[in-house]
Amino acid sequence: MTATPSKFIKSKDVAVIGIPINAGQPRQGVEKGPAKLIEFGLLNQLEEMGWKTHHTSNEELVVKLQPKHDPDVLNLKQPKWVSAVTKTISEQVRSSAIDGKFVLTLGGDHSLGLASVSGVFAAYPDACLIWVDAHSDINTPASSPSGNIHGCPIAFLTGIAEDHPDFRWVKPCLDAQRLVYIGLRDIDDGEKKIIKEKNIKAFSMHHVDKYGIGKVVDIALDHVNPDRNRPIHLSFDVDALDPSVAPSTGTPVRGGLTFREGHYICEALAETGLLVSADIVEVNPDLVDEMAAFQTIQVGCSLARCCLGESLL
Ligand SMILES: NC(=[NH2+])NCCC[C@H](N)C(=O)O
Ligand SMILES: [Mn+2]
Ligand SMILES: [Mn+2]
Repeated sequence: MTATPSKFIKSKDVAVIGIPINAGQPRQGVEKGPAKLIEFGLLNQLEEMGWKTHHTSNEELVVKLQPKHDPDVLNLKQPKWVSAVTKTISEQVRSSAIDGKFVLTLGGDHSLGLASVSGVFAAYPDACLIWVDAHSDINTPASSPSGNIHGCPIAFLTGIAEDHPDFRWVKPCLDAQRLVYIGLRDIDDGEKKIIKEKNIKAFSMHHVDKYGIGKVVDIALDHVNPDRNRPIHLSFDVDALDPSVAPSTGTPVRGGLTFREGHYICEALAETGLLVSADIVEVNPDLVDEMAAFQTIQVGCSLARCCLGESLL
């Protein structure tokens, strides 16, 4: 039996919250990610590690919350649907976290970071955020070249985004100095400007090559969590991994993290005893082919297990 990954988590109870949303980006299929991870056996795997699982699929909820009419507002696509889903589920995340459960959210596109991060920070205001991704997802409504909200959650969570009528519920809960990126390699010009201006700590793949993943995680933690006393939320976009490792994802970018580098991040964060929650997002089982989908789902499950303490001695 493995240890609990966090001194903030009293018992080995994990809330597994599916967020089957695709409205933050244009490709169908990503809404099937959570169900596929569960179908593959994720809950049983966690139970075998000694965790009591509390699963919410949210499948009916997400469908029910789709508005009849959802036109672009200030450049953003499907803002009402994304807003309604993330606002509602943010409350589920908050109450599970306050309950002392580890919160594992499964995606779904990365707009769901609005739900997970705002929910976790409502429960743990002094938390920090480790965002593992090929992308920085910090576009504002004005800077976004695509209008896809999965490229924007960090801008809302840090309060950098321009006022947007559908996202006024998102409190600027995240201090830019409590955020660190790992795995970046495809950043829009507007995002680069924001990252520079706000002095946000970012480790691109260049830094992973230069220092090695062990050192990168150490320096990242020294920055956001110098005294190793803050709760940690990990948001893991599977496109941070190389497409040869996680091919079934909507915005793959060459030159990503290896299988071990990705798992090392999860293991090292679990090892701190400070990890309270994690997202595994952007698993799209409809992309490429069946083998690719199987491989990506398998990786998603093993990343989740590592967050919950698998491979800690
Ligand atoms: N979560 C993701 N995969 N995000 C990709 C974002 C791509 C691009 N930067 C955009 O804003 O449209
Ligand atoms: Mn992302
Ligand atoms: Mn990404």
